[in-house]
Amino acid sequence: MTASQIRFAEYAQLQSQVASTAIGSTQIKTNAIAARGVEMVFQSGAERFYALKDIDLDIQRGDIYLLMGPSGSGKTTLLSILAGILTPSRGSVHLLGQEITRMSRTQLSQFRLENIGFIFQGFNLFPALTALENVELALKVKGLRGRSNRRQQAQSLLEQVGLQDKVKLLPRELSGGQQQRVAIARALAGDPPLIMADEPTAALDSRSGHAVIELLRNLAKEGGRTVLMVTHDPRIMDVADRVVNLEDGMLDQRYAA
Ligand SMILES: Nc1ncnc2c1ncn2[C@@H]1O[C@H](COP(=O)(O)OP(=O)(O)OP(=O)(O)O)[C@@H](O)[C@H]1O
Repeated sequence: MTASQIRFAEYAQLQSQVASTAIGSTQIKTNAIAARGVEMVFQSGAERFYALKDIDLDIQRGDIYLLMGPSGSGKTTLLSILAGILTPSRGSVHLLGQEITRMSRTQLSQFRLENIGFIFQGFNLFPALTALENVELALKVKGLRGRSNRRQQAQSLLEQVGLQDKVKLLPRELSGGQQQRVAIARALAGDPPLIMADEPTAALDSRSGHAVIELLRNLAKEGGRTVLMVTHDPRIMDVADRVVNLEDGMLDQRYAA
């Protein structure tokens, strides 16, 4: 190779590095969720346990992503880091183009309140409050002013999840699937662009599990929201845009069928 050919090869390599860095940073800015080099180490005495190792993840806006993998593979730890509930030992997380791993606690909790709706396996509803009051309370926490305004919005959210006839019932008077719908309506309070769910169908029978999956799919597709779910439920794979598999704290990414 001549000196000028070597210089050209070096130049071409440099150009491609610059281009890939530019693509990487564009993705970080435009994606709903972007994680780079995320590592989570739990220390117990002299022992260090790597729960997550060098995780890179890009989740596009409007998509349904599933986080699957065996028990203990790190799913809840990763979801908690992506939701800003846990701080990673290393690496960065951007949500909606903003780096949450650089935010103060106060900034982070405000960001979470405005942008993320959470859905849990055990529904986490207040047992003494009706379906309507549970959703109203979430709207109050999110800062929506005016009691009648909150009532109206809660009513409309419960309509969106098909529970317009059940608004006055207490959680114990609702089926598991209906309770999970109330929890979804509550997660939608304030119209957050991101929905994060930990095993949303685990406590449900097959029929109500399916109805909840359909609802989550419609929320993502019609509402333009991004949904990230931890699940063991293979039925959800049918509606996912992408399945992300964790194995011993490492990612194996593949597209859903
Ligand atoms: N606070 C902690 N301190 C020490 N180890 C922890 C802590 N939290 C999680 N771990 C460990 O990290 C690993 C991943 O846990 P995680 O709960 O993320 O797994 P998971 O894939 O969600 O499991 P499951 O499907 O059973 O809920 C496990 O080995 C767990 O014991």
